[in-house]
Amino acid sequence: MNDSKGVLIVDLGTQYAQLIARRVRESQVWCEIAPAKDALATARRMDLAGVILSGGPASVYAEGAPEIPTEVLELGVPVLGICYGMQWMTQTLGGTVEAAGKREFGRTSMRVLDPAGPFAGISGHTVVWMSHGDSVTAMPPGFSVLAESDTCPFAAMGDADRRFYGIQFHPEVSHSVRGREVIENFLYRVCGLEGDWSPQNIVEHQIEKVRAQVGETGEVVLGLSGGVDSSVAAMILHQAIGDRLHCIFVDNGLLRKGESEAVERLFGEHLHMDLTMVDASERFLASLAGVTDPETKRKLIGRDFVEVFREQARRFENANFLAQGTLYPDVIESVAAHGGNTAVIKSHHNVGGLPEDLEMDLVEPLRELFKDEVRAIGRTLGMPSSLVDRQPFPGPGLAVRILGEVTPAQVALCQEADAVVREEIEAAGAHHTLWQYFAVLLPIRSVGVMGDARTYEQAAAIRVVESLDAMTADWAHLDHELLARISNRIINEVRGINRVVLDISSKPPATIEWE
Ligand SMILES: Nc1ncnc2c1ncn2[C@@H]1O[C@H](COP(=O)(O)OP(=O)(O)OP(=O)(O)O)[C@@H](O)[C@H]1O
Ligand SMILES: O=c1[nH]c(=O)c2[nH+]cn([C@@H]3O[C@H](COP(=O)(O)O)[C@@H](O)[C@H]3O)c2[nH]1
Ligand SMILES: NC(=O)CC[C@H](N)C(=O)O
Ligand SMILES: [Mg+2]
Repeated sequence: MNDSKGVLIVDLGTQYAQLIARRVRESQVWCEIAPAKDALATARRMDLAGVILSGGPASVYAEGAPEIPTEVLELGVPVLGICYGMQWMTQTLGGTVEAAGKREFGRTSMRVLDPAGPFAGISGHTVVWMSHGDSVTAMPPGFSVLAESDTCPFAAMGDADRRFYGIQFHPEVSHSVRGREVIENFLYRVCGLEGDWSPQNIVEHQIEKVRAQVGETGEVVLGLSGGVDSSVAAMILHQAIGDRLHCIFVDNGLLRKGESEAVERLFGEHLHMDLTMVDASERFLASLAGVTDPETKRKLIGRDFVEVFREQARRFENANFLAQGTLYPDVIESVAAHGGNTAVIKSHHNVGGLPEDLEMDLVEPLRELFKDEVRAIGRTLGMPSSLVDRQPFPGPGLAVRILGEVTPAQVALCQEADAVVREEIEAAGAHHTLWQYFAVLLPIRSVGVMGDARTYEQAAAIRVVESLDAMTADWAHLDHELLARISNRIINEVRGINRVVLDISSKPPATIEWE
């Protein structure tokens, strides 16, 4: 088990549990997340230095509101309650919580009255982000007020003796200007943590977890795409179980131009482990014949991937495990497909697209992490920039960038247009600040004139975005000369496309991929 001191985050149904965890990790402190029912067991297993109670959609006084075992207040460690967490502490310790006359959502100016505990070094007015309809109307005995806002007399409160703190705002969102300091103060000053947790620790912790899950003799089949996530996952697994790891690269016929060769080369140079290249392009393209609905495409691709992995697993005696480079954002967007409460945006092939009867246990060492954290781990493991800084490429590949039916001819068109986008952007050195840059093939045709002859061909869209973690994204304002070169080259070189358009939509409300 992990022997680092850390904090427990109790998830009370918030959208932000992972964001809180991420802020804690950014402060170089180890943490685990548990739902209320598992909070005590997790706390007792950890070398616990503090507890953070998250926000949540329920009202503490309503029937069926999440109940936290009151023992978490008797563990002898500091407790920070955020929003619902604060309200629960208030009610449990003898204060009162009521539906407020005025609800508060979004930016709020808060006044720090007492720069104690989590507010050390913060005074006067500061902008915080609020999202609540209930408020504390009387603090429990022993607490004093630390901050107030116009509509919220107890925006923050604390009991320094017991080291209990409650805050009504959300320090984890970036709109809370000094939120990071509030979290760091809690971790460093109140809990007395050092901030010595690092990507190297994450690797060590995951290696132990993999060993515990897979056992002494289990073998693992890992889907390796050549992307950052699966490559980092492969390195962690290889360190954990050595040659009981079998990497499988699937050519699903939906890859970018030259991708198979590039992956084989990269792999040979940098990752020295067992790799099998499987050409399954006919199977995937046959499944997709006649299919135009985006979610159906994704589900078929998820199923075909798993069939290939299962077939490959049969080559080994003990391969009951399937490893993938799944990240936290993949999970959030597909989660309702797995019974969560949030909406399904799209079924990522590796999460929502998995068949129900998987017949293998999943090994996903990066499932709680965001991309930039995975990149940091990759660097720590000595991966070259050519691998770590690659733009993400989705497993369903060009199938979600070819609107309408996916045929070999459409794949070829999309590949050619995409290759031009990549070449020109990389030649201009513009890719360093971009999250993704690619071409989308549209199913519409329009009229053009080429060499005095009429053309009636398809259109391609250029999609170029900036993002930190793919949860939100802005379209990139590329240099017009660069755009002109891309457009000219696609129209001149790719026969079948006579028009190029630029996608100027942000996420939300659009998504990065078109399907
Ligand atoms: N062509 C493929 N062959 C085998 N496994 C794949 C393939 N494409 C995707 N996968 C599996 O699906 C997972 C999710 O794909 P995803 O594209 O999110 O990650 P990645 O390819 O590893 O990294 P990146 O985001 O940089 O592209 C991968 O980590 C990998 O396990
Ligand atoms: O491995 C993956 N399997 C998928 O099914 C999938 N769908 C989208 N993506 C990638 O996820 C990020 C967010 O994409 P969207 O804004 O289109 O939802 C972007 O980086 C997308 O490229 C996927 N990756
Ligand atoms: N974001 C929250 O934790 C909200 C808590 C509670 N439901 C309220 O509206 O006050
Ligand atoms: Mg990928």
